[in-house]
Amino acid sequence: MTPAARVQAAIEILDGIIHAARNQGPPADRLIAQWFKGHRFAGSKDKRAIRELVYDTIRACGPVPQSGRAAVLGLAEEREELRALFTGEGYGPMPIEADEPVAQGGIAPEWLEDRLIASGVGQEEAEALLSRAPLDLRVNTLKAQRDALELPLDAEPLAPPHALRVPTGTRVEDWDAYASGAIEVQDAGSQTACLAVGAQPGQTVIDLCAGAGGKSLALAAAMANDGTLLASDTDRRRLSQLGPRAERAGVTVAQTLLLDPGREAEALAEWQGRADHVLVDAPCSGTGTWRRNPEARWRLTPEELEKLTALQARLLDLAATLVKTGGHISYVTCSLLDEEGAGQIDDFLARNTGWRADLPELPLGTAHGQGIRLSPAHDGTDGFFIARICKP
Ligand SMILES: C[S@@+](CC[C@H](N)C(=O)[O-])C[C@H]1O[C@@H](n2cnc3c(N)ncnc32)[C@H](O)[C@@H]1O
Repeated sequence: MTPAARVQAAIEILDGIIHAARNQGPPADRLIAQWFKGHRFAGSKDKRAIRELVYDTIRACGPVPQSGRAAVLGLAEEREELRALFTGEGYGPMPIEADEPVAQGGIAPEWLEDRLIASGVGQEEAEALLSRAPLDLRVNTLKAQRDALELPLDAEPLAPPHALRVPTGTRVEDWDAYASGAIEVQDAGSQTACLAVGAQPGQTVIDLCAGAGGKSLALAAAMANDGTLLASDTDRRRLSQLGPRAERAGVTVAQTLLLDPGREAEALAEWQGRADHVLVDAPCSGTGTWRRNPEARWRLTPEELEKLTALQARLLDLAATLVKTGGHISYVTCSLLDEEGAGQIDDFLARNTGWRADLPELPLGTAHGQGIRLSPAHDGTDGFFIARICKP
């Protein structure tokens, strides 16, 4: 494909991504893959270039752009060489007309930028949210030790004790260490959130929003497969991934429980007052993961955020019923918005007298409210809020 044809391809794909963002359609990655499937003439170099251009464009546009063409023209404001490809030749985009719409730059839609600023996220932090994510691994201590692990390349040890960083794009899934379950792909921030739980062998631990079990596997390793670990979630598809993952990782301690949204307490009735630790890795806006899903900024609405914060408060209250006296809730969101993080903990402590914040020392992060904030600029991780609170 000519460079101009690649630009036209990116424009078409972006049209689909913009439409999907407005209508809760499929994620960008899936739409890109679909386009490649329908355009077999695109070679591997074309695909790489098109994908990169699509993501660079998404990152460059703060609010949802008017169209794919407007979005690329927005990026072209900074890249003169892109503008030069709008000639209409070589299957490229038509020449630029005077007064054509050009997408606006910035970090996010204005309302969301305002919320980030109100949450103490400065310009440097906000820009880092739109950088490229690294690839982090967790050494599974049920199978290996970080110092003794042999990998096909030199991985960088990070501050969390089992974390390693490898170049983005490394095909770790092809490694023996991956097949044998000695390593898992897990952001160093997620690993730090698991450390905050402080799970020990022999304890009863509930991972209330376990998803596909990324954190459950780390908790099982911290427990040395000894004790009781319940992984629950309302999403059947995600939760069903835990079984095969646990098998590969040699995790034998985890059991799963599918919850019915709105009726979680009924399913969890027999777990009331039993847990040493409940991890609430709450559903959230994901503002801390924009490095991986930059188009998520275009999908979030104030109404959706309000629904999420109400659900987070409800899940914290549910978790409180599951914890035994002296036990802990660890509350985690991959968001830098205070209404989903520090504000939730302040509100919980205000409505539950006697509970107190009790966060262990963590290898990364800075104090924020009654918890810890991790951020791409400060910690090189996804953005997280982590708090641990103790039941009187
Ligand atoms: C941040 S994700 C969890 C990620 C997971 N812990 C991991 O480490 O991979 C939040 C999860 O909350 C789940 N969820 C949403 N509503 C829920 C509810 N009412 N009760 C329990 N889980 C819920 C979602 O299905 C989603 O899997």
